[in-house]
Amino acid sequence: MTTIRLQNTKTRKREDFVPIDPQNVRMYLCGPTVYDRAHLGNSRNVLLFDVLFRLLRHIYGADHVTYVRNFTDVDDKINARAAETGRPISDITEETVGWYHADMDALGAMRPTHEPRATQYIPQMIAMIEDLIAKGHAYAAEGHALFAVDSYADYGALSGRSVDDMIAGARVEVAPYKRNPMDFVLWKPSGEGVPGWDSPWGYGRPGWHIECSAMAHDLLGATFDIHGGGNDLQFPHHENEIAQSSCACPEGEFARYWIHNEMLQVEGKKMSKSLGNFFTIRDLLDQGIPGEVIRIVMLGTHYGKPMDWTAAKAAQATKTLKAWRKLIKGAEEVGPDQEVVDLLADDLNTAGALMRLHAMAKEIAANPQKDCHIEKAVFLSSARLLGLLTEELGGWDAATVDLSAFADKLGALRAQAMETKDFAAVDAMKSMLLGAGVEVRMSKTGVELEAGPAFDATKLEDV
Ligand SMILES: Nc1ncnc2c1ncn2[C@@H]1O[C@H](COP(=O)(O)OP(=O)(O)OP(=O)(O)O)[C@@H](O)[C@H]1O
Ligand SMILES: [Zn+2]
Repeated sequence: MTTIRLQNTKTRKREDFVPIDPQNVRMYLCGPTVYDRAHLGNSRNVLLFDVLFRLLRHIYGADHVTYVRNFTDVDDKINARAAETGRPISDITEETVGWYHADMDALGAMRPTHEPRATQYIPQMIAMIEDLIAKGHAYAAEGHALFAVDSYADYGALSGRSVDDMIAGARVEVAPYKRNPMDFVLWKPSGEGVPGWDSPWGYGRPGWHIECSAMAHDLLGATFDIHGGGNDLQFPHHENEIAQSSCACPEGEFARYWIHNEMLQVEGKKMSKSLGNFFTIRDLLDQGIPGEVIRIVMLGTHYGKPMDWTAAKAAQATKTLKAWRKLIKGAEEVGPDQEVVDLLADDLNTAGALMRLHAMAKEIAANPQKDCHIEKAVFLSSARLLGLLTEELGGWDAATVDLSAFADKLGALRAQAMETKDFAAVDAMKSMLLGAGVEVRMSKTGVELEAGPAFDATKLEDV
């Protein structure tokens, strides 16, 4: 059996992955706060965990992996969006969950086993907070419940920082009801117009961190295998999750392996909603870029390295996938190439696995006279382990956009120009099409248009 090795943030070492229970490998990924469209950066760990999910299912069996990714549907950012727009909170969260599913489906990400919503786990959160208070790790003050950071000696171990360093680096909210400025909110009071639930500390709502601890505990138990998120969540979110869960369940270990992805950047800075330097997955899809192209670009850089999105990468990926899809016509799955499996098992080396796929494709293409039946089947199975060349993502290479109206129009303009000998309108339309990355072929028999690798539907002008 293949052994997976993972770079574990907790130990700062690359370790052999040994599941607690090979019959039920369990992992948790911090999901989105649902008030807006997901930006491209948000897809990075979704795609990484999707590949990990597929790899674990391949190694341990499809029914032996439990993957949980939550929706944070109670949060001050959601309340603010509702106040701005005058819309009910539930409309906003429902709509955003629908968008999220549509966008991640378009990238070929499998749905996790469970997608818990925070608002459905309020009783479990209240129970965990009560337990933390009973054990002396938390306290109630002025309608709040707070975690007492100095009650947990290992606080900061994940990021390897001292509490003093963390105070210096973080925007710690000083509040009169806190015993220590580092103490963080488990529960806070809700005023009018803000969602709330009755609790032993009054009418209120949970803090963000307790949500993940309560949902992970309920669905995965006191000890589970893998926990992930972006490295921007290491502190404070993951430190706080660890503190809460370890103190509430000292018999458990919470998560054994922690995986943190680096950021998708824009001009050297993290792409983020707060910085406003983002574009959404939907923006790219609406430009006519297929989800499969986005997926292969995102998997083209190891998750531990920062990366950029560029149009050149997308154009190259389009060419590659078109060629690969042609190559596998009629092929059926047999099982993946062991080298691809080994590369993915080596700390999810998706970039290396793609290189191997390129080499395999090259070899098949170099032997056009040979049938390559088995080679094609192995190639297809290997690509599918990365969620590529799947049926769900198929079909885009044939006709991403319907260019027939443009072809008809150009044909008509040309016929007219043949009579008038004025080709200005034909030239203008041709240069508009070329500018949008359309390949134009005009022959005696007609006009043929095809979206080229640099195709950009937004540059097409109406005719
Ligand atoms: N630029 C990015 N690259 C990779 N992952 C990211 C990026 N931005 C956010 N993430 C990850 O996406 C998930 C959801 O993050 P979140 O909703 O906080 O997005 P955000 O853009 O950082 O929002 P905000 O700026 O409002 O905090 C988290 O796992 C986070 O680590
Ligand atoms: Zn979380």
